[in-house]
Amino acid sequence: MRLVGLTGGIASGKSTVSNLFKDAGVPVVDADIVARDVVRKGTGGWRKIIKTFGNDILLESGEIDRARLGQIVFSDPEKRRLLNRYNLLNSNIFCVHCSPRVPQMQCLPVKVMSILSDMLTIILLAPHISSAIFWETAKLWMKGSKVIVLDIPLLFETKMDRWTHPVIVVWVDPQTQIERLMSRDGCSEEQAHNRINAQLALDWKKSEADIVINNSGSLDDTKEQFQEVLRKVTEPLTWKERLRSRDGLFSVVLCTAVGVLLAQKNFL
Ligand SMILES: CC(C)(COP(=O)(O)OP(=O)(O)OC[C@H]1O[C@@H](n2cnc3c(N)ncnc32)[C@H](O)[C@@H]1OP(=O)(O)O)[C@@H](O)C(=O)NCCC(=O)NCCS
Ligand SMILES: Nc1ncnc2c1ncn2[C@@H]1O[C@H](COP(=O)(O)OP(=O)(O)O)[C@@H](O)[C@H]1O
Repeated sequence: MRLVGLTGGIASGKSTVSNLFKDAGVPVVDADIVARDVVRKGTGGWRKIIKTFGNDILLESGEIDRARLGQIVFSDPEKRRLLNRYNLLNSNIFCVHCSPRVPQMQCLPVKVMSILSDMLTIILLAPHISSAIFWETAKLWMKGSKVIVLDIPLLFETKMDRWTHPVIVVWVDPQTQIERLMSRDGCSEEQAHNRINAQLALDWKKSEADIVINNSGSLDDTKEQFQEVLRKVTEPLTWKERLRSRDGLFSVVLCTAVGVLLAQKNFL
């Protein structure tokens, strides 16, 4: 099985590209949808958000007021850290001496804090977003999907890029990103900047990518780049990837069983 990471910045065009994958018949696990599910009324994530942000964060229906929560967490880094502790998608702890948007891991205390934070992530995130992503992926694996795209906005921030290869970054120039974000979400320029600054720098993500799609131009331009990306992503699986696929694993189990039976027969 090949797990392809698809990421980028907010409004850089991830959903646009993930729709192209879906149209091409490649299954996609969408972290935004998963993240919505894990805070539905009555879920563990919902209870934790209320515990942290209070009942004021609820709509009359009892569901989380996402717009309100978004306003709070995207304008206040401390509140965002609280949210991210609960969904634990952002296991980064930034060195106070470094710019917050530069990956830390530069000094020992920060490294130690990061490892502790990762351990916390494993404990608390398990019932929430990452486990939901895991189950969605497992369901597709059981159906026999050989290539699965994980569309995760915070792929690098959460260090989930460790599990995916190749990593595709959908990049867009800063001005176009602001304009598209404002036009899509109907937000002010300040709000748009706040949301963009809540994530690692898109240029840094681009430098870490295996494949970059430049979505600064027209949709047709992106579709043209996508054809080449699709060809790469659907190339025949390597041996390791084959072994990780459902059919590969079944073949190994079958061969082992036959081998054991034959060995027993010869021995007797
Ligand atoms: C804060 C929140 C309630 C706002 O809800 P909303 O206004 O409906 O916004 P959305 O959920 O559509 O998120 C908008 C974008 O914000 C970004 N975003 C979401 N949570 C973020 C976070 N904790 N830190 C930084 N950026 C975040 C994402 O890039 C997201 O997606 P996009 O790039 O596909 O556009 C909601 O984003 C949330 O619950 N976030 C926590 C879960 C999470 O971390 N999701 C990201 C999945 S990896
Ligand atoms: N190449 C493009 N040309 C024009 N508009 C685009 C292009 N790509 C995306 N958009 C628009 O920009 C906005 C952000 O794209 P989207 O795919 O939702 O980004 P993301 O999923 O990364 O947040 C959407 O309104 C989308 O329709």
